[in-house]
Amino acid sequence: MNDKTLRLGVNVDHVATVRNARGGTHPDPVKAAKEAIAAGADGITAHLREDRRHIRDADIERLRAEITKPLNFEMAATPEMSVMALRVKPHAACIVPERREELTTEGGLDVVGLADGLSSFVGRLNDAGIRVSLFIAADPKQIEMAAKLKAPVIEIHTGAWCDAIAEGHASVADAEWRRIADGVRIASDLGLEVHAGHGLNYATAEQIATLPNLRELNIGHFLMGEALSVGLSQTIVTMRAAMDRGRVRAS
Ligand SMILES: CC(=O)[C@@H](O)[C@H](O)COP(=O)(O)O
Ligand SMILES: NCC(=O)COP(=O)(O)O
Repeated sequence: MNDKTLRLGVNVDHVATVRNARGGTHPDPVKAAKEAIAAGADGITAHLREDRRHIRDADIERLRAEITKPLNFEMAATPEMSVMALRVKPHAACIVPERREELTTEGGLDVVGLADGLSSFVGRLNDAGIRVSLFIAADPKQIEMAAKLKAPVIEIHTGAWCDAIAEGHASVADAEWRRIADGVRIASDLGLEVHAGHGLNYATAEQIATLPNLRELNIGHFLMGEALSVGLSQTIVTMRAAMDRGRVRAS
């Protein structure tokens, strides 16, 4: 891999959503993670929510023990999740905002407003050798604060852009796209490694892959939905091809 490589992180949360609908052990997010890796995923992402609506503690333990590619552990900035991260020691921890009543992660983490508490939180994870990422909006003030907090990585929340496209709001989508493109550039100039994710599909992944300073996309819900039609392996191969087309357009 060269330093311009765009990695694909596959989020397996919603395999666990289907499993939990009936209880039991099927389908298994760890099995899905292994299949995704065999098909070309560069890493696996899993979000242990406070309410354990999808991924559970045992899934994180098994992912850490059984997968052969880096685990990106998504977590809220709570004492409970800090203990879990420091015990399991994933390759990376992505700090995300969480509200129990939300359907999904609705916005970026307010690292400006939460800076005081986040400083020591990020420091403890950094000291443990875990690569910390902050899941934030593409807002210059948030990006600058992420750099001040000494997080080596940010992940830009792409949900508002993807929603605007899906809902046919072209002018909102254009404005969100410009915000993301500017945010990736600003963050990269500050020395941050830049990732992006939330709500991405084949078309939006291809477009965002044209931003040369992006290093990783984390994609879950769309992939698992597509997998119902064509299977997970084929879905990963098609997503990888979409990202590669974007990279070619960029060069
Ligand atoms: C933080 C994030 O973007 C992902 O974790 C994704 O949201 C999948 O989990 P949820 O759908 O539960 O938010
Ligand atoms: N951090 C974003 C992620 O892991 C996947 O989000 P989604 O594709 O499930 O919306």
